Amino acid sequence: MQTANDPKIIVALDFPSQNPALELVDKLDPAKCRLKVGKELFTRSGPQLVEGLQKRGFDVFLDLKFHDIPNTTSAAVAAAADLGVWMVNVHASGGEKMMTACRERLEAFGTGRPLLIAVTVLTSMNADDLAGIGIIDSPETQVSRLATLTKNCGLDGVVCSAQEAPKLKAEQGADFKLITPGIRPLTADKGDQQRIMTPTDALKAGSDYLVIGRPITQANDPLAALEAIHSEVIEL
Ligand SMILES: O=c1ccn([C@@H]2O[C@H](COP(=O)(O)O)[C@@H](O)[C@H]2O)c(=O)[nH]1
Repeated sequence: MQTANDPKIIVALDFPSQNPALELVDKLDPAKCRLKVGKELFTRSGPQLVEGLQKRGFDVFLDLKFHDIPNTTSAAVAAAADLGVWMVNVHASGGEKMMTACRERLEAFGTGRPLLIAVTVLTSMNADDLAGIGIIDSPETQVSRLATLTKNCGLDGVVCSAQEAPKLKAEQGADFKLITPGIRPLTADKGDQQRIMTPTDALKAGSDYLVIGRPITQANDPLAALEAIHSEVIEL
């Protein structure tokens, strides 16, 4: 399922409908980036759009962050596997039984199965936000705890911020994949993201894949914004 050259940039297609999404996608090169379809676009345009992106040669990360009981969530990741996506995710806070059920369900798909990863602590959250939901640990500690649980359940990696990447690589090993949103080139708006890092620093910190949305999709020239990031990180 991985393309040979393993592009590190995943463009988050956070568009309200498929037309503006495809307008951008049709200018992109699958050798330089992968694509992420999230809740808004999938709710509007669904599996057909995902199939259309894959027909254009792109690997698709289906970012629906499933969080439900084991039976429901494992059926949902199997549906994602049927769709042929490259990567799918669940929330690690769904717990051990839920993540294990998802991993076991995907085993039936053999080597062609999607990568299964788990969201730790959303990159929009800081320590105060965690305190607001009753977690008194720092984001870094909570991310480490959920990453250990995720690895013990046999998943392929986690969504975290690049700020936690050095600690997670040391704790979980090089093969455990770190997918990092909250990527912001120096001149980009932070928006609602709290735990951010530049593309270059994120890769140096140990991120395996950079999820980048608004710094590309909301740029005056999205293609130029992507090219600038791509040429920055291709050197590493
Ligand atoms: O912790 C998380 C998990 C997922 N995301 C998603 O990544 C992109 C980031 O978009 P930007 O516009 O670059 O902020 C977006 O689709 C989120 O749903 C995340 O940001 N943090």
